[in-house]
Amino acid sequence: MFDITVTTQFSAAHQIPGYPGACARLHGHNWKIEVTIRALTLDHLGMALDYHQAEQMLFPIISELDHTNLNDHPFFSDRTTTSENVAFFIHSRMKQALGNDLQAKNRKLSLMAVTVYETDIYRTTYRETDG
Ligand SMILES: Nc1nc2c(c(=O)[nH]1)N=C([C@H](O)[C@H](O)COP(=O)(O)OP(=O)(O)OP(=O)(O)O)CN2
Ligand SMILES: [Zn+2]
Repeated sequence: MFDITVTTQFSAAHQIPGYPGACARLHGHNWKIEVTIRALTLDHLGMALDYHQAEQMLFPIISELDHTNLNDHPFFSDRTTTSENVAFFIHSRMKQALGNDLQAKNRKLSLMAVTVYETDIYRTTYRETDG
């Protein structure tokens, strides 16, 4: 099997109400995102999935968050904007995007993991399987 990973980033503000420290106040990050997709076979070009196709699926999801205050996004109306919940959001949307893509469906591509770097040294990975 083959795992491909695309990396992107967005800039956004957030705050974590109730956090016992500075993160409770509005502040911003350049959030770095890694999305890993697994293919069991290669296509006729020898690709698990064209990186560009993966980027195209990811682009609208990231655009929705870029240059916003994450706390204003409806997904986070009942969740905090931690790296964990941001990873969960991107995973949910990316899973939907793969599910709606005929080629991805036919080729049984699966979303393995979404990693969110809140800073260079802090990151969270969300995955549905323990593989
Ligand atoms: N498990 C988690 N822990 C923390 C999260 C999180 O999402 N998941 N988030 C925060 C804060 O949002 C915070 O922004 C994290 O970064 P920060 O402490 O600001 O990092 P810095 O390196 O910039 O810290 P400085 O000491 O201010 O330089 C906290 N924990
Ligand atoms: Zn933060």
